[in-house]
Amino acid sequence: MILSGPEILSETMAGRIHIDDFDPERIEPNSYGFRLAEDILEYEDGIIDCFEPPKAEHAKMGPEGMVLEPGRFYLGGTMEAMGSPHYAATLYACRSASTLGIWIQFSAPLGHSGAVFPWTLEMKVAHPVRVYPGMLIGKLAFWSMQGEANGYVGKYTGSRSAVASRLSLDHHGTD
Ligand SMILES: O=c1ccn([C@H]2C[C@H](O)[C@@H](COP(=O)(O)OP(=O)(O)OP(=O)(O)O)O2)c(=O)[nH]1
Repeated sequence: MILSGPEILSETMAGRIHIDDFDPERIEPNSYGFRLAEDILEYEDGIIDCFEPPKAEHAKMGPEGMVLEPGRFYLGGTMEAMGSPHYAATLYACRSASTLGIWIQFSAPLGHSGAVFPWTLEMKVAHPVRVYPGMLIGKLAFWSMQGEANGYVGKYTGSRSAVASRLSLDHHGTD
C-alpha cells in the first residue's frame, strides 16, 4: 500500500523514513516533494560502452540556473537524501515540471528499502528550459512491503549526489 502524507510525516518523525533535509510543508497527499540539487552531469559525446566507466562532465548550477537543451541527456540529483529501511519508494516528476516538458525519470523508478541517499534523476527536456537549484521537481512515494527485505546494499550505497552509471562494475568488479 502507498503511504499517505500524514503517515510519511509520522514515520519520518519516528525515524523510520529518512528525508534530509525534511520540510513538513513538502508533504503531499501520497508523497514527499523533492528539489533539484545544483549538480548536473552530462556524458561526454561519443559511444558509451556499458562495460567501461562512462566519462561525464560535471556542472554546478548557480542561482542563475542552467538551460537544458532538447536532444541531450542529463543526470540531476535530489537535494534531499531520501529512503527507508522499512519501505520501498518510487520516484515521479511533479506535474508542474512535467507539463513544462521536463522529464526526470524514464525507466528506473524503484527505490529499494535500505537505499538512503540523494537520488539520481534521468533528465531530458522537450524544448530549451532553464532549471534552477532548489526548485521543486518531483515526488517520492513510499510503499509498505509484504515480507522482509534484506535492504539495499549495492553499487550506489553511500552516494552523496547525482552519480553516473556504475554498470561497468558488474563487468569489472571495480571502478
Ligand atoms: O532513478 C533512480 C532509480 C533509483 N535510484 C536509487 C534508488 C535505488 O534503490 C538505487 C539503486 O537502483 P537499482 O537497484 O535500480 O540500481 P542497479 O543498477 O540495479 O544497481 P545495484 O546493482 O546496486 O542494485 O538507486 C536513483 O537514484 N534513481
